[in-house]
Amino acid sequence: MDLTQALIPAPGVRRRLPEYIARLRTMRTRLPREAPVPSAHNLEQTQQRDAARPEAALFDAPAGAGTALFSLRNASKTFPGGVHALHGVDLDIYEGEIFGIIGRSGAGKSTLLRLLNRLERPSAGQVIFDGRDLMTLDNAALRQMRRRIGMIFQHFNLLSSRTVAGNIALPLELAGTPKEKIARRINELLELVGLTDQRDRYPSQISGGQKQRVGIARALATEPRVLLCDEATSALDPETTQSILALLADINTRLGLTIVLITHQMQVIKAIAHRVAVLDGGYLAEQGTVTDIFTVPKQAITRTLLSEVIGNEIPPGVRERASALVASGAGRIWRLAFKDDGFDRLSLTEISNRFNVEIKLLHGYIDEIQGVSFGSLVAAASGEASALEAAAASIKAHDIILEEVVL
Ligand SMILES: Nc1ncnc2c1ncn2[C@@H]1O[C@H](COP(=O)(O)OP(=O)(O)OP(=O)(O)O)[C@@H](O)[C@H]1O
Repeated sequence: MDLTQALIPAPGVRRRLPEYIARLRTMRTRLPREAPVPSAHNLEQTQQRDAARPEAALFDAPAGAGTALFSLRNASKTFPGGVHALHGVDLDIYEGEIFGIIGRSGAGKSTLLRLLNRLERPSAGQVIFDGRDLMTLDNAALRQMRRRIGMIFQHFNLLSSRTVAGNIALPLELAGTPKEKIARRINELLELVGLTDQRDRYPSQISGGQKQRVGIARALATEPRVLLCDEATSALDPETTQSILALLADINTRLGLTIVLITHQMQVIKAIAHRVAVLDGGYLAEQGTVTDIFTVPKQAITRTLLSEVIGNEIPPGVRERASALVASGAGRIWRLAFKDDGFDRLSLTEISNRFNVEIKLLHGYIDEIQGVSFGSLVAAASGEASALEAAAASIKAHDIILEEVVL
């Protein structure tokens, strides 16, 4: 693998690399440094201001914002003994999307997932599935509802005494499905998950990845409307993780199946989720489309989780240089966040020349999620205060989020 491939794995970004490099080379422009010290306003103020201006909203509405399959309304869970696992969570999961729930250990992910299939009851608030409050269902309705919700687990939970085909057959047998239909369905499912040649093996005779494929086939046997994935790839090596995620993405596309996955790995979210909710200490820290959350994370917990997959944090050395620059009165520090072709349409050289400001790049990354480019650049900008304001406004007009960074 060459260095470019190692550093910039996304093919779309690699393709456009020469163009980006040419662009970066032309960004540094030299102009007089007579800028007065700017009044730094912090990130929160910027966010509040942008939130108050709907025209500033850069990114898309939730994918598939149509029918909500699940809705949590002010849902809380307190366990006996007083552990508050979830606090007033509000979220909607739409039909046909892959919805990720991420958080550190103890954040409340499993509890939230268990509320969705009513393995746990909320202490307060509502959990609504397909328009019905789960707390109002009697046992028969609950059984029927659970048949429409498939689930896969970190440790697969297969029956060791049954073959691959026998494990897949189990939910169908429990549902009283006729034998011929079970046989037909097993064949379809084995083909779907790529295990046709493993049908008579026992769980002890197959790999972890193959076990999870059996788990997926079993979960899909009763043709559910949604698949809940409980840390489904956490016990797998990176390569097998990729193949299971690819299978889940394929199932989502081909069958239109809604998928809800909980994970502590941002790579999993990056690989397949359309939208994501970030949990922190039982609170919903933030939620949004994956590209929005990756491009403009609003909460510290999200930035920490993201640092696992992208160089979002400004390195200490860069931070020091930027602080010195601001302290000397030489400029402001901007973070430019963009997605799609937002950056392609911007020429910082042109902005620098037009407004008589100097813009120096300090730090940044450009990456790609599911075919959508996104990135963030930190730059030092200097010039007259009014010129900087005008330059910032012009950059924002290119569908780029510009925030002043307070160091
Ligand atoms: N049955 C229970 N009784 C009491 N406390 C519980 C119970 N289940 C979970 N908790 C507590 O609720 C909080 C959230 O737990 P939960 O398992 O939902 O977190 P999580 O984000 O899934 O963590 P992990 O990634 O480690 O599985 C934790 O403090 C946990 O100890």
